[in-house]
Amino acid sequence: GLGLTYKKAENFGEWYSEVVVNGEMIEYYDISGCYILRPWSMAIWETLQAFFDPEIKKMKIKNCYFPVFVSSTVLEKEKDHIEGFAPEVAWVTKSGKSDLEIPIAIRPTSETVMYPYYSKWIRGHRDLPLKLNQWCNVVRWEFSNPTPFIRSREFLWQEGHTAFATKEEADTEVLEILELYRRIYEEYLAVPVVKGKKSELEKFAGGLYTTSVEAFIPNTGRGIQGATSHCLGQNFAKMFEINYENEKGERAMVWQNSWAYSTRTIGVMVMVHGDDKGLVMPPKVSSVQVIVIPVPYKDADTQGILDACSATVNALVEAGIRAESDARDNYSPGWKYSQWEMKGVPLRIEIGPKDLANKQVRAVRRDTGAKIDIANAELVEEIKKLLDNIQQNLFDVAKQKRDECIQVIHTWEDFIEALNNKKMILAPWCDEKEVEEDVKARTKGETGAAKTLCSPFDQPELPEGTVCFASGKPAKKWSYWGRSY
Ligand SMILES: O=C1CCCN[C@@H]1CCCn1cnc2ccccc2c1=O
Repeated sequence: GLGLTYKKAENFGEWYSEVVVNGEMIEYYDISGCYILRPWSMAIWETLQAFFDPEIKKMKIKNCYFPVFVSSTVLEKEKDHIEGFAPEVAWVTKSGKSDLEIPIAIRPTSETVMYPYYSKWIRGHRDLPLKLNQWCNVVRWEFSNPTPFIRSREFLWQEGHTAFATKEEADTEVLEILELYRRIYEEYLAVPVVKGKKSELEKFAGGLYTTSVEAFIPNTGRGIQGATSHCLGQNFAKMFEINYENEKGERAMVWQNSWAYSTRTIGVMVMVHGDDKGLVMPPKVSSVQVIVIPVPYKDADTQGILDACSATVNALVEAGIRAESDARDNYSPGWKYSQWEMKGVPLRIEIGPKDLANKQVRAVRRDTGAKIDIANAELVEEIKKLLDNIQQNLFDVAKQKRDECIQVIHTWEDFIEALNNKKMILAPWCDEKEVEEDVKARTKGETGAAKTLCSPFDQPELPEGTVCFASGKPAKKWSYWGRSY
């Protein structure tokens, strides 16, 4: 029958796998680490794309499409940084029965695919800035525990790759894109995130610096990187000889950025808002915002009830609300309530004989379970208000829960205690790489080592003389630490 067998607070991993399947977002596939995205989750991806794509177009970024295959010569060009990732690269070695002379890699990311052509296309200062993005899939043959949306061997993302004449232009764009990522999480997925800078150890090794939006999953006490926006400096320009004649006639290298968000966004939303009845969808990203269900009573005017349902759906759809009716005659209303609660539809409208007689409908909120009677005359206005209220409430509740997980500490003992209490730890740090490596080593355990999540742009006061929680050296900055995905 319906209903989840696992509880979110008791078996989070099993609960999550069950809820994405029962909510009809995911179908498991016969290749480990690969998942089928069903319409219920694909619609979310499309809604986020419908927000992000016009926004980057306003920034004069153009979409393109590069091949999924990378030649090994080009892929291995990034010697230093690729070595860390090499085990994750998937290779095509045969076509039919015959071996390929040179194996071909499937893109795990597209720097090495795109940048030889950036070198070819960028000759003079008039060719700058070059700003391209592509919506595509990437493949990373990871071995650590695969999780739908969160860690899969193939995923969908957008990857932006831009080149500028000056560092200032690059720095500015890094933060403009990061703000779009914050909006994706906070305004669409109703998930609070922290904007910050990655440490030298956690940043993209091929770049100059990495900024990110960091989310937190209270149930597991783990941070999760929501999206990244890197400034690559001139590292890739040097590697791929992306230089040009500047306005003074000198040879100059370009300054580059790269930035991405992926289908991981959907998994974070499920983890944060889902409950023991199933998915809880923020109205802005739910393909069905209101489900209208007829509640006939014996043979009391069933046709009248069905007509009222259609009229209700039509009025809402005309007002731009994504409403549908569930008039299936082979399921009881109760069964339908459970099914649509499992899919996380924000609002349910019930119409029974009493509602018909009183010219009203009964709305039920998925987030709080509250029941609200609405006169037909006020229907559209009240439903719009309810949907806005649900969107805001989901964010407020998630932010309150996340804030309760934040713990400020100053000593190693307090750090360990907070870590064991599944906290998102804010600590003064000397910002030395070896110290972060040492913290990782000292906290290694079956539930994973602690690492820096980011150093928030919004820095609390750091009084003179404050020392690093891990090394005792003078603290240089506040940083969030925790276990992470
Ligand atoms: O984040 C982004 C934003 C979008 C463009 N790429 C950058 C950096 C990707 C880092 N990365 C991540 N996994 C990899 C896996 C295999 C080979 C290379 C890589 C690799 O370079």
